[in-house]
This record gives sequence, C-alpha cells and structure tokens, in this order.
Amino acid sequence: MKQDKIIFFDTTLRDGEQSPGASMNFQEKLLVAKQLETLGVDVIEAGFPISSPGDFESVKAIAKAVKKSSVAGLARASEKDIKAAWDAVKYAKKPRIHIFLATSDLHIEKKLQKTRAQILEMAVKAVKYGKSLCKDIEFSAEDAGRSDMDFLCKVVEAVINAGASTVNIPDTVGYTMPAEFGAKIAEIKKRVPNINKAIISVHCHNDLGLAVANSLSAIENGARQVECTINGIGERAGNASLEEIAMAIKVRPHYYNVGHNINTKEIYKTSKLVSSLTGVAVQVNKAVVGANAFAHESGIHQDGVLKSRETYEIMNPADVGVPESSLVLGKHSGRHALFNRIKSLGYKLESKALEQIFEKFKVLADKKKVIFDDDIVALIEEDAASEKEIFSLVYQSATSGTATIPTATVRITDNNKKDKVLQEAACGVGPVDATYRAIDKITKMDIKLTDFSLKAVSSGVDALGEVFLKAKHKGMIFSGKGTSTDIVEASAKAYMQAINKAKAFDKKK
Ligand SMILES: CC(=O)SCCNC(=O)CCNC(=O)[C@H](O)C(C)(C)COP(=O)(O)OP(=O)(O)OC[C@H]1O[C@@H](n2cnc3c(N)ncnc32)[C@H](O)[C@@H]1OP(=O)(O)O
Ligand SMILES: CC(C)C(=O)C(=O)O
Repeated sequence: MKQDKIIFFDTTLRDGEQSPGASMNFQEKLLVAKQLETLGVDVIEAGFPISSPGDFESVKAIAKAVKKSSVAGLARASEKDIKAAWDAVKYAKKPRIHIFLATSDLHIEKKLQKTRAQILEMAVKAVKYGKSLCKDIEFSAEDAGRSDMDFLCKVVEAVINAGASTVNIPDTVGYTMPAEFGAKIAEIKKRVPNINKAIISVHCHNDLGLAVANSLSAIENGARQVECTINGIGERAGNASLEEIAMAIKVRPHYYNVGHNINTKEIYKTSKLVSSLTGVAVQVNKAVVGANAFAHESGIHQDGVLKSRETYEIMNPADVGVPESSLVLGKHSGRHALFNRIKSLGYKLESKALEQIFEKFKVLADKKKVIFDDDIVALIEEDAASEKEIFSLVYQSATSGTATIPTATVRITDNNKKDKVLQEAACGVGPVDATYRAIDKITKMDIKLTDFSLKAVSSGVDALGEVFLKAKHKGMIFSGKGTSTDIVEASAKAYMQAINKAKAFDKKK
C-alpha cells in the first residue's frame, strides 16, 4: 500500500522568529532558509512581508534563493497584506500565500470586533483575492482549537470552495488535549463535504507542553501537513518541534505508517545553526537535539549501553547528525563505565587496582559533578594532578577591534628546559583564537579545543569571568579552568591548564 507523506511546513523564520529576542537579520534568515532546504523541509514560511520592510526583503531574497521547497509568506485577511505577501513570494519556484483569520468567538468578538458572518465573508474574499495572484493558497483558522466546530467546519468548507488548497487548523494557544485535538481533525474530515480537495494542516503551540503530541494525534486522524519549528521555538512557549515530529515518525514507522522528506541527518546541524543565530539556547534535556539527548550518566544505563546501545537508546545518534552517544562519568556511574574508560585511555590494570580506583572515583564524584579523563588519569597516577606545571604563562596580551586584525603575544617558560622563556605572536579570528595560536606555537602540542564556555562568576562590569574548556589530545579529553577579570587572560589560563595536563599525561606514558 502506498504510504502517505507528511508535508513539513517549517515556520522557524516566521512564528519561530516571534520568540522574544529571537529575531534574525536578512543574512541570518537567508542562511537558515538554505539549511531548511537542505534539511528537506517541504514548505518554508519565510516571514510576514507586510510586517516590516526588512521582513519583506528577507522573504523576497529567500524566495529567489530557495529552489526545492515552497516559500510561503503570511498575510492577514486584508488585500494589502496579501498583495505584499505575493510581491515577496512571487519570485519563488513554488510560491504560497498563507492567509489567516481567527474563527473563535473570543477572537472574533474581542480582538477583531466582528460577527461570525463578517468573518466568513472576509475569509472567502481574502482567499479569492489570494487565488487571483497565486495558485497555492493556505488558509489558517486562527484559534481553531477554541472555535465552535459548526462554525469552523463552515469556514473550512467555504475557503476550500474559494480556492484554498491547504486548510490549517491551529491550536493557537496550546489549549487542546491530544485525543481532543485528534478528534477535531477527524470530525472536520467527516463533516466538511469538500475536504478531500485540500490538505489538512495543523499548527500547534506548546503552552501546556503538548504541541508535538497534538500534532502527532492530528496525523493519526488524517492531517497531512504539520507546521513546526526548529528547536520548537516560537511565540510564548513555542511551536511543535520539527525534530521531535520527524523522529517520532521515523522511530515508530508502523505506528504512524506515513513517511516524510526530512533528511534527519541534518537535524543537529540545523538546530545548532538556529540556536546560534537566534541566541535561543536549547535546553540540555530537549528531546533529539539537547546536549544530554544521547548522554548517559547512570551506571546501570551505561552498562546497558556498553553491552548493547539499543538498551537505552531508541534512536541512533548518527540518524540525527550527532556523531556518537556519550557516557558521562559522575557519581551515578558504575564499574563497567569507569573500567571501560580506563581501558580506552590505554591503561591495563589488575582487578585489585581497578577496585581501588573505583573507590577513589566514587569519593571524588561526590565532590565533583563530572569526572573527566584527566581526573581519571590523576586517580590512576595519584600525583598527576599535583605535578609542577611544565609550561607557565608569564605574560599575555591581545589586541582586537573593528578595524584591527586580532593579534596576541604570549610569553611562556618551559620548565622542562630549565625555565627557558619563549615568546611568540599570532593572529586569529578573535583575541582568544590569536592567543591560543600563539600558545600552540610555543608548546607545539597536538591539542584540539572541543568545548569552550565562558560565564561571569560575579556581577557588574568588573565581574570575574570563568572559562571552562575541554581539549582533545591523543583521543583523550583534558579540561582546563581559568578565572580573571580579563576574559582573554582567563581563556589563556584555562588553555594552559589543559595543555599542562596533556603534557603530564604524555610524560607518564
Ligand atoms: C497567531 C499568529 O501568530 S498571527 C501572526 C502574528 N505575528 C505578528 O503580529 C508579527 C508581525 N506583526 C506586525 O508587525 C504588526 O502587528 C503589523 C504590521 C502586522 C500590524 O501592525 P498595526 O497595523 O500597527 O496593527 P496592530 O498589530 O497593532 O493590530 C493588529 C490589527 O490587525 C487586525 N487583525 C488581526 N488579525 C487579523 C486578520 N487575520 N485579518 C485581518 N485583520 C486582522 C486587528 O484586529 C488589528 O486591527 P485594528 O487596528 O483595526 O484594531
Ligand atoms: C498564523 C497562524 C497559523 C498562527 O501562527 C497560529 O494560529 O498560531
């Protein structure tokens, strides 16, 4: 039997951008649109053209740049909005005008200050006008989740007759429950006589954390387009998250029995791009793309994953573009995970020695949130952590600015060479990068930064900045921490600490 395909309508660039503080400039919106196309999104809602000249230009540029996906522009049920949307999307290979008008009595009476009859007339008039410009018209019955079903069905039937090829049923304020929302979709399918002439779409908000559940329930009941955003960003608590819906369908193929065009391997990259451009961080425990989505901390789970990944992972991290899952060592870890890590660090220890290290590990883990490779080496080598540092930072200076190439000079003593003082300078993409390049020139360590975070540990403009980083050397992760009121100095100190740990490790081997 031929499987239906779910149309993914991504509204990161429109509703997603309505997340407070998440707005993107022209270039950023274009970058996201291109990545959404690579991700395999069927329809990209690029913006709300009437809302500002900048948004109009962004939608127009996206319409020109995107070749495979449809490009939609949002419009109220008003001629000037629809005309502006068309003027922006008409450059697309597959343009769409998305017209919305509320159908709940609350919105009709309080917000729009109209009657149901006027709304019906406005909706039909708007769709007819849109259709005279563009063949692909989507109509959204805003606040459908709280709309009277008789009136909603009447509007849906009328806009399909007027030319809408997609009818969207939004749960605008995230009010409905999954079974209830699914039943509404089923009822629309049953009651609207011409419903087969249009695609039923849903657009769910996350006010009660049910946006994805409601979208999936709608799919079970016949919706064939889902409107969603990357990382679930959007107005208030956000929209249904694209990655969660796409992966639910992929992980449970027999349950949903539908397909989609999303190239799930591009999910993680897209999530990173959107969070870095909008500045909206992804919560660590976010499904599919959160930092902990494929990280295991507890001993029983780690043991299971080491024996067979599927015991605690329903998705393969590679399927969403995350290179591998990780076993984070901490106070809940057990022997299997610790001994496995010790082995992969190149140590071959007798079982008695391993037991002793496990005991020390548990004591340390009670004090420290995460145990890194260098902590384990310190436990094994006993004195590794307390060893005199090999390279000492004597002096560091960096210059940067809007019209300067960031440049840094560092002076370091090499305690292996009778405290010989070495000095180097380097340029970089920023002052920290330049400083690290100058340090690399002196220490000549094969070390690669894998993680870098900076936070203020006190308040005010003279706050102390604390840099915490992780760096990879010979397959092992070394951590470094540095504190200073000067963030470049804090960065240099943290990097030097990781380098010294790595060098000490080399010496022991
Ligand atoms: C559910 C959603 O997410 S809908 C999309 C929401 N997104 C946005 O609002 C972002 C972009 N918005 C904007 O930049 C501005 O709101 C604009 C440019 C669109 C409009 O600005 P303004 O003309 O100053 O109006 P304002 O936003 O204050 O009020 C909205 C007006 O649109 C009317 N309106 C609201 N929805 C619709 C609709 N679907 N069709 C027709 N009119 C509508 C309101 O009744 C109100 O009209 P009034 O001025 O006669 O009272
Ligand atoms: C414009 C519509 C689809 C919308 O954003 C909503 O109802 O939340």
